[in-house]
Amino acid sequence: MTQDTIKVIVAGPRGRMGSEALQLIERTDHFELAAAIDRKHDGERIKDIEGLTASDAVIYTDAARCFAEVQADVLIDLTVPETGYTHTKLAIEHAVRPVVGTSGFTDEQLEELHALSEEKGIGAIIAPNFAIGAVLMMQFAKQAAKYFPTVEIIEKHHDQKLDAPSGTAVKTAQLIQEVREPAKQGHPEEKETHAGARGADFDGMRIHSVRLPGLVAHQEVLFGAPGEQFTVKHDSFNRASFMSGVQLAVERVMKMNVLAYGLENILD
Ligand SMILES: NC(=O)C1=CN([C@@H]2O[C@H](COP(=O)(O)OP(=O)(O)OC[C@H]3O[C@@H](n4cnc5c(N)ncnc54)[C@H](O)[C@@H]3O)[C@@H](O)[C@H]2O)C=CC1
Ligand SMILES: O=C(O)C1=N[C@H](C(=O)O)C[C@H](O)C1
Repeated sequence: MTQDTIKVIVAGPRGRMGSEALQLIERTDHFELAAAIDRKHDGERIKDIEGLTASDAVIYTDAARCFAEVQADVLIDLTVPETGYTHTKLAIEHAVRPVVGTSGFTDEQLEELHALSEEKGIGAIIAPNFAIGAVLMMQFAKQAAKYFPTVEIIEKHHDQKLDAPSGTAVKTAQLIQEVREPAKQGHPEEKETHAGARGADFDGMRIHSVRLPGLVAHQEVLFGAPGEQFTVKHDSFNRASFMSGVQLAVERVMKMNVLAYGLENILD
């Protein structure tokens, strides 16, 4: 049986993730690039930009105009937090289903987008991490936290990343929060002699963000108890690692009518 073609708009096509998403669309028979949203190159075609794919799709710098003029099923947004939020809202308002990888949305923004998608009956997926292994790492961390409530999260990324902590680290802490009572960790009287030494405080858990050239996306969740340590760890060595999750999200969002936050919500 042949699958219906899914027409996709990509926001951020020249980025590290956006260019990988263009390749995913090019090699997937039932995906078609409908348009792209970029900061530059208004009116040019994707195939005219060096290093991108051979698609004829037109680039828009005005997202509202893109959604008004282009007939599309799905938006893949891989940009920066404020822009990604605006694009997601616009997409839902135009009945285009967003698949969002952009990290750094606030809790208020997530709540607002959830309410909007519910009101319009338009499915959406916001996934802090599209790598299947990272989703498993987060789920195992949640499971472990039931038995090991003393937790430190260490996330490591390339030094071009804008947001800290990473979306994945925040989502991990939120999942752990579902099974762990808030509790301050470390010595009750500990003092930082250098600000930030103990990392970000999330319900008393600590999140540490490392930024170094050469890294892609890595996270360890360390659980400590007297006499033992349990660690859950995931590494993305390249951005192809995220693409099976992006493909799955584009396919699944077509059958959804409300926003899901986290890829775990659509995995079987
Ligand atoms: N959910 C996931 O699995 C993953 C999420 N990410 C997230 O995806 C986002 C993009 O990451 P990268 O590709 O590494 O960043 P990048 O910096 O390589 O790409 C971002 C792109 O957004 C574009 N952009 C910025 N403002 C724009 C605007 N107003 N309109 C249109 N395009 C605009 C930039 O020109 C750039 O090409 C980040 O938020 C990152 O945290 C990254 C990797 C995996
Ligand atoms: O910016 C990145 O690179 C990544 N961002 C996402 C995050 O903030 O968690 C996902 C992955 O870690 C790569």
